[in-house]
Amino acid sequence: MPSHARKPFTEPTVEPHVAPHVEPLEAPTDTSTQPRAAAAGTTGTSTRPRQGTPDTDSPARPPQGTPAPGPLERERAHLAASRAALKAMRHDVEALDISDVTGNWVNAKILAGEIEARIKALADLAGTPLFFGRLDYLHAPGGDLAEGAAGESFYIGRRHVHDAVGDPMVIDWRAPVSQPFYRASRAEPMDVRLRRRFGYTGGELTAYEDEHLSDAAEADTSSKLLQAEIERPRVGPMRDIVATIQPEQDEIVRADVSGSVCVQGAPGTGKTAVGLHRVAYLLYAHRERLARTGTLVIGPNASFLQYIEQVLPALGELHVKQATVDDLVAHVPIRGTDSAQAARIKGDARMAQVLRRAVRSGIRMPKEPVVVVRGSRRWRVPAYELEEIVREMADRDIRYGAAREALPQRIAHAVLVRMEQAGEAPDDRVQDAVARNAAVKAAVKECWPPVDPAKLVLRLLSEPEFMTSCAQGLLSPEEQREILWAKPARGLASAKWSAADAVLVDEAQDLVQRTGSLGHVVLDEAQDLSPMQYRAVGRRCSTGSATILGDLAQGTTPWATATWAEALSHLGKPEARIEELTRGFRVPREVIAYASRLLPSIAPDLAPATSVRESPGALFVRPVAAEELDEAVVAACRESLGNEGSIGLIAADPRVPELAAALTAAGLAHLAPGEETSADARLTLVPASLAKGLEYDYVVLDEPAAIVAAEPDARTGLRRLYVALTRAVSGLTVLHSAPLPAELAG
Ligand SMILES: Nc1ncnc2c1ncn2[C@@H]1O[C@H](COP(=O)(O)OP(=O)(O)OP(=O)(O)O)[C@@H](O)[C@H]1O
Repeated sequence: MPSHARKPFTEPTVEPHVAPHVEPLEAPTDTSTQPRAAAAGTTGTSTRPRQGTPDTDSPARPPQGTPAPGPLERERAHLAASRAALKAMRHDVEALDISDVTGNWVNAKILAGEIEARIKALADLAGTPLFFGRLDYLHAPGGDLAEGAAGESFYIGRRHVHDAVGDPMVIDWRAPVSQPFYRASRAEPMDVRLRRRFGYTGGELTAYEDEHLSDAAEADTSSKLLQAEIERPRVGPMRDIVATIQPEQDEIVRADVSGSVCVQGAPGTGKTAVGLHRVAYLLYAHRERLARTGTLVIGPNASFLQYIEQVLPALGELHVKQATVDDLVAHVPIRGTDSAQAARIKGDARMAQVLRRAVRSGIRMPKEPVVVVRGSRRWRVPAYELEEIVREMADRDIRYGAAREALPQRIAHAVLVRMEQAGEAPDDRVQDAVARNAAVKAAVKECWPPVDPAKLVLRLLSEPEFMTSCAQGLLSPEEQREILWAKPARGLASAKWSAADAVLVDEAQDLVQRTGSLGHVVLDEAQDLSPMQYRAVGRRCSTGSATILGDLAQGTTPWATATWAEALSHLGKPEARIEELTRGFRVPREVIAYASRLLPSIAPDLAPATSVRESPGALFVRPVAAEELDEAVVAACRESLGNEGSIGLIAADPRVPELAAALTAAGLAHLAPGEETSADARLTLVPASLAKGLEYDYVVLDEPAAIVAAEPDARTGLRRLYVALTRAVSGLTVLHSAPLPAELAG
């Protein structure tokens, strides 16, 4: 997934190979049904449109002497009317007088905050068109579908806008009535007579394109507006794709909230975009429920989250939390690192069993009776009866902490039974008092001691005997040795916790006390998670649903996901539907074809991506002499800088210092990933280990063999190379002095 490597440094512009203005495919003679708010009183019958003068940057003008405005003029009028309606909606909210309805200061504050948020949500953002499409239905949706029922038209945009009497001017893209905008086809027109797409230039409505879906005689044409939008350079932070969501993407975006969906998708197929739009859709469709339970987007690192953070607000959703898996499990400060082998074992699902044993290791069968003294009487519960209670608690599948809370009441109940047998009539208050009795508390502490999750994991990783007692039969002696800390920690404060240790603490925490579940979780770049990390995420959506996004071919951790079925079972969502996206939007044709040569070696079961990009992309593979490599790389960067947009120089991590020096010596300023690009600094030097998720207009790739060699094994090396090869939006230049990996030489 892209990260924020492509920060804004220039207004998004259309590259020279893309037509700067898109012409309407159809004649601007608009004989269609008029949208009711736009052209009240205008009626029209559907006829075949004539070929006409194109609407280009200069809008269609009515021929001299013709008083009626052209269709583009009418659409512009609707745009202006919608903007005015939005302004009026905002004014209405601004004019709200809350002095009468707020009884106290706190209520007034809350209400004022809500009003402020609403005013913000109703802002008319310059450069963000209020609508991007229009649907003319053959019949009124939901109404009588009999021939002759009146059709209706709807403008589709990012939010609802209504006029003074409540009639819709613009319909939210997420509303059911908008769905055919994304899904209707000539094969299945979904009662749509006309689908119109609008083109904007600098916020100005400058073009439109029509498809008469129910007209069998109309030829199929590919949408130029759609293509232009897809080809638009992806400069700056990630932007929404509401205007161009594709049918296969829409299926995932609008999938039911109750089911979980797992999306396997090649690089640039829009997994991140789909995941974010799905959150926005679910919030629209189930606003109250999800406002109560919460939604969360999980991404691989902070810079990725920064890159995507503007998409949901642009779609009107301001309250979606974003976090990395490390953020979720941040119970202890991370100060240490693990060897790959130790991290792999700590991330293995068997650790959940080890921890379960560890948490329960303190449970002891009572040896002594409990004697409760009340007034002049002593009540005695014998050890064998206490043992029965403890055993029953241990057998039940409830959290350790919940059982610990229930135990005093169970013991008190045994005391109360005796009281009743002796002719007393104790009530609930007596039971509570007995449960709080010191003798009962002492017995509970003895047989069901309190567990501090972090201290427990610390003990497990520090004490070989404790490790053995918990891991016997689960981890081999070598595996146990591998994960024990070389230097046992003396206390919580001095422990050198690693990222994998924090996940263990989270698991232990959940064994003690159930982790709260959110309504929906989107998990991006899932393929790199360990089974224990999947479990940590799964706990956070145990009663909700999840959208899992990833690409098995891009898994570069030692524990990378082998199959989605396995991952989903660790996540606790084995029933999730698995979908595959293969149409790539980022990487141009030639470049993705080149990168896909690696697929048989790194993920033989995956279908290669096909690019929907019209631009074939510029692909150069240049062999150079070893002593000239740095110089050639610098020259390729300089050459790429001749193009508009961002440049990423991706190299094996060990090559980075030398290349940094070469760039500096050549006077080429460069940034590190995560630093913001600007008009003066468009070049980023990217260590291959950090390339995942980044997106650059032009990529210069240094020495593929070195990228492969920098990884612990060939498959991980080739996967790292695959990630690096699939970051380019417009052009890729590969420079090598060593032979290319055989798989690539193809
Ligand atoms: N329907 C679409 N219309 C226009 N642009 C799209 C569409 N779908 C995806 N894109 C664009 O394609 C690029 C890649 O999308 P995204 O980052 O979501 O892909 P990804 O599958 O997550 O990629 P990777 O696996 O490489 O991280 C983005 O710039 C995104 O805006």
